[in-house]
Amino acid sequence: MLTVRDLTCTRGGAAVLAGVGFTVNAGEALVLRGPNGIGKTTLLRTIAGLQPALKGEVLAAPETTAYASHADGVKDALTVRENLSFWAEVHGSTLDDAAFDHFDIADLKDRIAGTLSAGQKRRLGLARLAVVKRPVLLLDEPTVSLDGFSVKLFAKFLRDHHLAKGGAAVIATHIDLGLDLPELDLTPFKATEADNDGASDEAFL
Ligand SMILES: Nc1ncnc2c1ncn2[C@@H]1O[C@H](COP(=O)(O)OP(=O)(O)OP(=O)(O)O)[C@@H](O)[C@H]1O
Repeated sequence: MLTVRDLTCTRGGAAVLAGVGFTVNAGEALVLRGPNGIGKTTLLRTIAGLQPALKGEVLAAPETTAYASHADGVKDALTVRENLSFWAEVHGSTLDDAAFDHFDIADLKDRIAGTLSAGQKRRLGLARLAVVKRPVLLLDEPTVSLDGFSVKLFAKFLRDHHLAKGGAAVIATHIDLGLDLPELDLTPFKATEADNDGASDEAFL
């Protein structure tokens, strides 16, 4: 579903990671590991097509990926329901009750999102994944602000409602999701000066 080949990605005009390659098939998820600053966010953004790669290629069918950053992307002035309706409309999808149930936000449907706690907001942000229904999820620290119960909700959604239905995922996370997923340590792919050949300034700061 997603193949990354010999990818060099840049941040602030300098190569950060070089030679990254992996394949994720239907029903599989890969966890990206590595210390702060190694380039997990940069890699996910590059795979998502939000910034160009310096070298290498990303192979995925058009319109199959959904990228979720560690920011929630929640519109504070809208209710919880309106937030998810908005995303459903943008992606030409439908909003069904399951999206609320997966992340235990059914009781919060009519709350103004700006009044939610950090963890509730995070769950609303994650519920977008159930709404956009893209087969390949690219998730950057999806469990930030979540308590243990909510981490389990997310893990259950991922395993039972995404991977089990033939979806795939690449996840940057520092925590154990309890799903026994394969991991890719990015440390050996740290770029050197030599990988900067052809790098230039770009807009992502
Ligand atoms: N505007 C910038 N100019 C130059 N370097 C930058 C800029 N923004 C980020 N970087 C550097 O790019 C590298 C990769 O950052 P990135 O956010 O991708 O790492 P990460 O692995 O996701 O980190 P974390 O685990 O802390 O979230 C870091 O060393 C960071 O300091």
